[in-house]
Amino acid sequence: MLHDPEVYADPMEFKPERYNNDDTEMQKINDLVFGFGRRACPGSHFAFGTLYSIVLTTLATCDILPALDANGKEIIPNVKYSSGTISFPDKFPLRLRSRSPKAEALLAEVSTAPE
Ligand code: HEM
Repeated sequence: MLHDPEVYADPMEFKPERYNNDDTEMQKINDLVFGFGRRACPGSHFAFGTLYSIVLTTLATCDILPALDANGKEIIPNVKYSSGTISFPDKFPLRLRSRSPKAEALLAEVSTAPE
């Protein structure tokens, strides 16, 4: 349904700005992607909250950079998407670099299991 241009404009384009100022686009995602009616996904709030935390933690603490080849040159990925019920980008290499010593300490803290 999210690939139907009548429901969702330019469905195959990566356009994060579509959510900038328009709550209706976000509402559409919530209404469609988790199903609706009696069988709607009961895990939607858990899934949404978890993804939100993961994405925000990553963006707040890390720079996401292209991987380097053997000569130290950046490998710019040629992004391709799989087709099917769930579509996602093909695997590509990347580098995550913490933004500061403080961010690095924070990441070490959250990635260490409590004793
Ligand atoms: C991004 C993550 C998720 C997506 C996109 C998603 C999407 C969906 C969709 C489309 C359905 C079918 C709704 C329908 O039949 O109309 C569904 C059902 C269901 N989901 Fe999820 N889901 C996600 C995560 C989760 C999580 C984390 C849980 C549990 C913790 C969960 C538990 C369920 C259950 C139990 C059903 C069956 C509901 C029923 O048939 O009564 N889902 N989900």
